[in-house]
Amino acid sequence: MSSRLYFFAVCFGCLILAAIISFTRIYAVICNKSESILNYRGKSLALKTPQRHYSQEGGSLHGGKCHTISSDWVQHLKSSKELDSLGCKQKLPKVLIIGARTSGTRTLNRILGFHPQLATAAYEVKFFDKNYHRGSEWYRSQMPFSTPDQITLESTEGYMYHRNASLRVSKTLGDDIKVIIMLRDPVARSISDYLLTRHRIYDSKMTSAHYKRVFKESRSLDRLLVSGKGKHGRRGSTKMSYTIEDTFEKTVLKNPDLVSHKNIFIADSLYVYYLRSWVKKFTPNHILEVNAEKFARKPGETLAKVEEFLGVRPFFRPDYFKFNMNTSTFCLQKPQSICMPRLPVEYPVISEDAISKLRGHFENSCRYLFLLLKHYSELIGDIPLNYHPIE
Ligand SMILES: Nc1ncnc2c1ncn2[C@@H]1O[C@H](COP(=O)(O)OS(=O)(=O)O)[C@@H](OP(=O)(O)O)[C@H]1O
Repeated sequence: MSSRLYFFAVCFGCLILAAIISFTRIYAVICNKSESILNYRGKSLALKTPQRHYSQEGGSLHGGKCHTISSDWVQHLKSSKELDSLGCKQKLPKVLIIGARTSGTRTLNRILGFHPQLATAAYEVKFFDKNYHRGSEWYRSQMPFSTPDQITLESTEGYMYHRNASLRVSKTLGDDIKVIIMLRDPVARSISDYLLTRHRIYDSKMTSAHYKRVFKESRSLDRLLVSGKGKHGRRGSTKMSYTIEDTFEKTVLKNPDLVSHKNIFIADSLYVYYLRSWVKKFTPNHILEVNAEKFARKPGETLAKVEEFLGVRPFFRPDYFKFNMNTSTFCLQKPQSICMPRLPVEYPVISEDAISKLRGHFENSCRYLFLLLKHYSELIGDIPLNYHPIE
């Protein structure tokens, strides 16, 4: 009798144990804790590192975005019935990407458009530099439709350079706005900007003179710029040089020893002059500076940093990005396989001599930039001679 009782007691104990184990497993699956259980059992070190709990693919909290994105990056708005049921509306942005030019702002903006909690404008609206006179209702009408839980983001690389943009942003959007600045090695940026502009001149159907005029007009808005006498922040654009020669060296070096500091490709890399007004206007926790080279090499890490800054759930896992040998860039694999098109620009070899002259030219502005942004250390002293971010 007592052995029977003992047998039942053991069976009962086993049943309770099995129930506890399966409950824990179900809990683990539902709450995404399976990693922690494995770590606990194996006493893995991984338990000590913070876990990123990624949000579900696609859709917002309320289940869906207001548009879909096709492989050519075009946003297709859903039917008005769907828009109504999702509560889609056009809202003013709460996040701006303001520059710098040719630093990957277009790519970052488009990738962020896949985050379930973000809605990004499909093109540069240029409101705070070019279209301010049109008013904030016009600006709102240019914004993407978004669900109530989504944050709207707009990206225009010219904002950073405009002398009144920071003031206009705080007036229109309030001081709670979050600002993302992408900064690239200034020499690399100047070269890239020159090559893209030259390519567009050769590629466009416009005559060279016509294109140069369009190019000049697009850059010579009321910008902060460096004057010839070394006093910074003077108003106007008459002193800028928009010369584009057939080589980069001829364009930016007045003679073999002198950098043409008023040349637009050089001036647009003097970040510190333009960022002063932004740093004065917005507190550090409202400004995120993104290292463009790091973004090009490890987009997953940059996206994690941006998600944290914006306070949205982690979505872009490192394996969402895959290096593409044809474009020499990272393309998105998930939630959609899509790649940023690159202009077929050939990268000529730039003489080491010209590069080291430019490094010398940018050294001071990098140092001041460091003081301004405190932790912007990557560009100082150890800029690789190789200007291309991918190579
Ligand atoms: N993933 C990915 N896909 C495509 N391009 C990438 C990517 N990551 C970074 N980059 C770099 O972005 C540089 C162009 O920057 P922007 O898009 O801001 O400039 S622009 O709109 O073309 O003027 C462009 O600079 P260049 O390499 O000089 O052409 C790219 O290197």
